[in-house]
This record gives sequence, structure tokens and C-alpha cells, in this order.
Amino acid sequence: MANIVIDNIKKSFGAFQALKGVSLTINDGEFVSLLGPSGCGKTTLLRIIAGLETSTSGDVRIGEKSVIGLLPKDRGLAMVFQNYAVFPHMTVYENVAFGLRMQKADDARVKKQVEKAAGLLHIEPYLDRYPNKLSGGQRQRVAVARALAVEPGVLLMDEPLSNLDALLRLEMRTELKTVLQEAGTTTIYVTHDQTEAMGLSDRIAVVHDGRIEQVGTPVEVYNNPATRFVGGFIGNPPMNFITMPVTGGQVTAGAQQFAVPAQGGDIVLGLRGETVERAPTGHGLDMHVRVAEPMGSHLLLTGSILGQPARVILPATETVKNGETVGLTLDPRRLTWLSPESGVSYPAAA
Ligand SMILES: Nc1ncnc2c1ncn2[C@@H]1O[C@H](COP(=O)(O)OP(=O)(O)OP(=O)(O)O)[C@@H](O)[C@H]1O
Repeated sequence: MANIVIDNIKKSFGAFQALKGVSLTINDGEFVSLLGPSGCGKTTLLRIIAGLETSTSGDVRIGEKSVIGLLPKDRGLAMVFQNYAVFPHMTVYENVAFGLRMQKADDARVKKQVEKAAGLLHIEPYLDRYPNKLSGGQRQRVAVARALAVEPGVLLMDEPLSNLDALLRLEMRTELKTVLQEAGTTTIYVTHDQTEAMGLSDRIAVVHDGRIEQVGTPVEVYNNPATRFVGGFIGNPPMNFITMPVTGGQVTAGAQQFAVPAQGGDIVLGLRGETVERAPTGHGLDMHVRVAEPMGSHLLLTGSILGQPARVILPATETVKNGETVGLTLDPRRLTWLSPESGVSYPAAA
């Protein structure tokens, strides 16, 4: 097993800077997701760690040893990619055995490792089949089993579940988490799906425009986003951002007052939609509701607060009519305050 140190990695494609100095340490056995929108640089970073792409500058160390300059096969890692390339002309057994054969493992070791990996991924019944006789989900499991069969210290995965339908994704997500925890594999997982990252990760690195904007546990990045980008990217609905005037270090919302980390001017309130409580109008912030959607598990309200777009969530037992104005009280412990100029959040009050 191994830890991974990514040390100030920069990457340019011609004049375009895809990575602008990325540093991140992944602990031994940890599962870290690189989460960010399309084009932010996640795949490029993963490919640099894998050795499939060279960096312009910076270092990557796996288990204390710099791997810059080493071939992918000499880096002690395994990879699973989106298109889960399983070989169509090989049985599932030989697909899973592939990495071991490359390492010239003897037959006894191949058999032992294939059976172990197949057991973890529940593909023992298919070992004699060819991939074209498998479903997408089963093929995906073969690809993961092949990666795990070599007992890699490090596993790199790039959107490995994106070709699966929603239910299968959920199933595989749970399975992956269990399997990797059991194996103690250090994993870096690239995704643009925040639900996937929240569910799987020990920590999430939120990537934006070639930089890591925040690293933290799923709960930390959700509750205390470092920036407006992070708050807006994570959460469904995303965090609301409401600009409010500050007077003498205080913000007033109806009958509620909050001490804020600014003396005057404006401040941005970062408000998670499910942290409000319904109240008579004028008690906190009033919301003009354009559309109220009963979602089964909750009621989703879309409209505006102080003339600014907002989405909040109330319990499913509430009823609200389209066009109605509802009062909402805020929980002072659940608020984020951000600078309107920089979009950076102020540290959470102790
Ligand atoms: N070989 C290349 N030549 C030129 N530009 C590239 C090359 N590879 C990637 N880029 C650019 O670098 C940026 C980052 O690409 P990357 O594939 O890392 O993004 P990503 O975050 O993984 O996005 P996605 O989720 O869409 O794969 C993009 O703007 C992309 O167009």
C-alpha cells in the first residue's frame, strides 16, 4: 500500500494552462475523489499520476518515491477508465488475469488472485464467458476485478460508472466502496458527479479551472464550502447566494439578526436550502415562491428571496401554492458568509 503526494503539478498544452499548480496528499488506504466540471483538468491530473501524460513541472511521489520519468507499468498502480476496455477475445477469467500474466505470475498465483478478485466483485459465475455475453454492469465489474487482481497499492479510476444506468450505478457505488475498503487500496477517483463523490469518498478535492479549490470530507465541503464555486457545485439544489447589506457588523433578516465578519457594505449569505424553517412572513427572510414541487420525500420551492433567485426545501408535509409568499427562519449555525468581491467564504465561527 502507498500514499501519494502530488506536489505543485503544472501542465500546459501550448499556451493553455490546464493545471495551474496542484498539490494534494492522499493517505495510505484513503479514497479521494477529484470532483469538478467538464474541462477543469481532473483527467489530465489523473493521467499525469498514471504516467500517461507528462507534467510541465512538479513532482508525483508514490510511497515516498518520485515516479516522474517512470513508465506507467513501473508505478505500482492500476487503472479503470470510463470505457472499461475489457478484451472481447478473452474469457472473463483471462481478462481478470491479464495484469498478472503481464507480471509473469505463475499459474497458481494467477488462479488464486483471479478467484479472490472475482469473489469480491461477484463475477465467479461468469469466469468462462466472453464479455459480449455480459451486461454493462457485469463488464464494469470485470474491469474492476482486473485492476484489483494485481493487488495494486494505488488504484486510479476515471468516471468508471458513467456508462451505467442510474440503478446499476448506485449498486456498483456501494459495492466499490466495500471492496476497496476491504482491500485497503489507496484510490483516486475522477468524477463530475457530486453525489457519487459524496457517497464514496473519504475526502473530496474540488477542482475548478486547473486548481484545487478545496479539499475536505464530504461533510466539510458541503457545510463549509471554501468558495462560492464549491457551494454552487455541491448539493442538490445548490447553495443559495443572497447578497445582503451589513450595518455595524450585523445583517438583519426580518426579526432575525446575525453578527457577520464585515462592518459595512454588502455580504453574501450562503444558504443551504434544507436548513430553513417555515415561519410567518416577516420573521426571517420571505420567499416569493414561483413554483412549489412536491418531490415525495420533500417539497422543493423555486422563487426569489430579496429579489434574488433561490431554491429551498421544506418537509413533504408542508403545502405551498405557486405565487405564495412564505416566511422562512434561518438557523444561525448553518449559514455561510462570503465576500461579494472574491467569492471566498469567511471562516466558520467557532
Ligand atoms: N492533449 C491535449 N491538448 C490540448 N488541450 C488539452 C489536451 N488534453 C486536455 N486538454 C484541455 O485541458 C483541459 C482539461 O482537460 P481534462 O480532460 O483534464 O478535463 P476534465 O476535467 O477531465 O474534463 P472531462 O470531465 O470533460 O473529461 C480542457 O480544457 C481540455 O480541452
